[in-house]
Amino acid sequence: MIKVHQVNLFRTQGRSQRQILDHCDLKVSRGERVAIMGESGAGKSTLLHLIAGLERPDSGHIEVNGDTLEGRTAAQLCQYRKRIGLVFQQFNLLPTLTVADNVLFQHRLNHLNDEQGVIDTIAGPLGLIPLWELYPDQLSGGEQQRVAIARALAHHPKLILADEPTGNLDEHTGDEVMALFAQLTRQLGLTLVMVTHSRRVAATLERTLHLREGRLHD
Ligand SMILES: Nc1ncnc2c1ncn2[C@@H]1O[C@H](COP(=O)(O)OP(=O)(O)OP(=O)(O)O)[C@@H](O)[C@H]1O
Repeated sequence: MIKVHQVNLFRTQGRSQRQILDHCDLKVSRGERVAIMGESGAGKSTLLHLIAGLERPDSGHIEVNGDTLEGRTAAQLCQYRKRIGLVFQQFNLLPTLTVADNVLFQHRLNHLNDEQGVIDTIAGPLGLIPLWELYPDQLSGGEQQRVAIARALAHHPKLILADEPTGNLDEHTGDEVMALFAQLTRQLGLTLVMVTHSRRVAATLERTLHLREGRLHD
């Protein structure tokens, strides 16, 4: 499902250049759920951004579902991203839309027509039905995170890339929601790459990798 091969990425910080990813390799099979752990600043979010086609590596090869990402135009990458589910550190909910409209936004953009299915298989298990007509500013951080997760799943992507929010959630709430999310991806048979700081959440997935000095280690 995912092949990252010998990927290098450098970043300019002040006057110096830092190598964030150093001949980084990753293989994830279809239906497999993988946790990525590592110290703050190790490059975990950067790796997810590369797989999502939001950034390009300096060298190396990234392939998702048989398609290579290099050489694609911005428009092609945008099309590619419509087929995956992204949960990033900022929830980016649309403040003028209800929970229902936020969750179903991607689903409608993709011209899908199974809103009841989304409610039954995604919104229900994530506990969103009582919140369905509320607006994001009426929700707690954990509730907003659950809405962001439902939105990422609602267009039925086969691959989910998730970067655990670290900022505005307390650790317990963050872990609870991510554990629920991990469980839901298993029920739906999805491929998941999740950045997490929580060993407890990571232990619920099939494999944990550690990003250290630009490479992934078991
Ligand atoms: N736009 C940028 N310009 C320059 N350096 C950046 C930029 N974005 C991130 N970095 C640097 O790249 C490195 C990797 O960042 P990244 O966000 O991928 O780390 P992370 O492992 O996800 O960290 P955290 O766990 O704190 O979210 C860090 O040293 C960071 O300072």
